[in-house]
Amino acid sequence: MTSQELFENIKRKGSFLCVGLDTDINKIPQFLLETTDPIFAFNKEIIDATHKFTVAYKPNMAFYESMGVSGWNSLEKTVNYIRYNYPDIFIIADAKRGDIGNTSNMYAKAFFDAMEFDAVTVAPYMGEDSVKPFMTYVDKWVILLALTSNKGAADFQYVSEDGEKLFEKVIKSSKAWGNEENLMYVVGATKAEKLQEIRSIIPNHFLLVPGVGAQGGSLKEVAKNGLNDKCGLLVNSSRGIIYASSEQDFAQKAGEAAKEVQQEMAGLLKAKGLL
Ligand SMILES: O=c1ccn([C@@H]2O[C@H](COP(=O)(O)O)[C@@H](O)[C@H]2O)c(=O)[nH]1
Repeated sequence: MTSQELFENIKRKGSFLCVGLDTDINKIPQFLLETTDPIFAFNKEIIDATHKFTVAYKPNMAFYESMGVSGWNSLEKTVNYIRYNYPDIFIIADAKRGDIGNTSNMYAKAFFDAMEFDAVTVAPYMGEDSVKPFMTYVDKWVILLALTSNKGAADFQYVSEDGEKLFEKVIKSSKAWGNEENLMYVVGATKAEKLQEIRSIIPNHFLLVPGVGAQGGSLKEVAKNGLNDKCGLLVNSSRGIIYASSEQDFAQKAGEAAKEVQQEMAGLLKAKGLL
């Protein structure tokens, strides 16, 4: 998917929401445990209830890998279900991969060939040759960790050398590795005050912004500091949407939670003149 196609979907749906499919067997409604594949059964209901309000889904690999082979099967079925039924939706593998070149090649194959993800999150720590293999695929995206939403982001990402913080160095160096059609960045919603500074370095790149909802980041602040003239944001919420209820009505409540976020987003897009 190109950035223009993503922007068209954002305008059509009045939404820059990414629903995080962080599906935890211990949190899904009990009655689903009687089905043959509870993780997929949950995801399918959530996807059917939220697809109108979202432009992206982001399964986090940890939740699937923790289940072993059955987790990978549920993940593959989920990705195929979205692809087949809602082909305009952008699918992100939140995997935070990156290794020496020939190993990154294999990670890229796993997410872009064996499974049909549109994007994969990658850690920048091992440098250019660990990231480049993910960029050899047409219409596929790397989403590089820049400034993460967690408290521990302060341990390294704010460390400063010659007046430049590590996350700034990561963005400034890596933007030359790709372009606005194959490279996005992760910036936590809990760090919304840094978005203006980040926009001064990368005005046009899309940003994946996790941390609203359960982590308490403000959508309004993210939009104020991060929206550009093609939106340029995918704001993720996982627990705040998929666990809106643990009862029979879980999918309906997830749909309502997604709709509430979408309506706020539509207002923010309108205020920016994008709708
Ligand atoms: O900086 C980061 C990078 C990734 N994440 C991931 O996003 C979701 C957030 O889930 P919520 O339930 O909405 O808090 C989750 O998969 C994280 O691993 C992040 O939070 N921060």
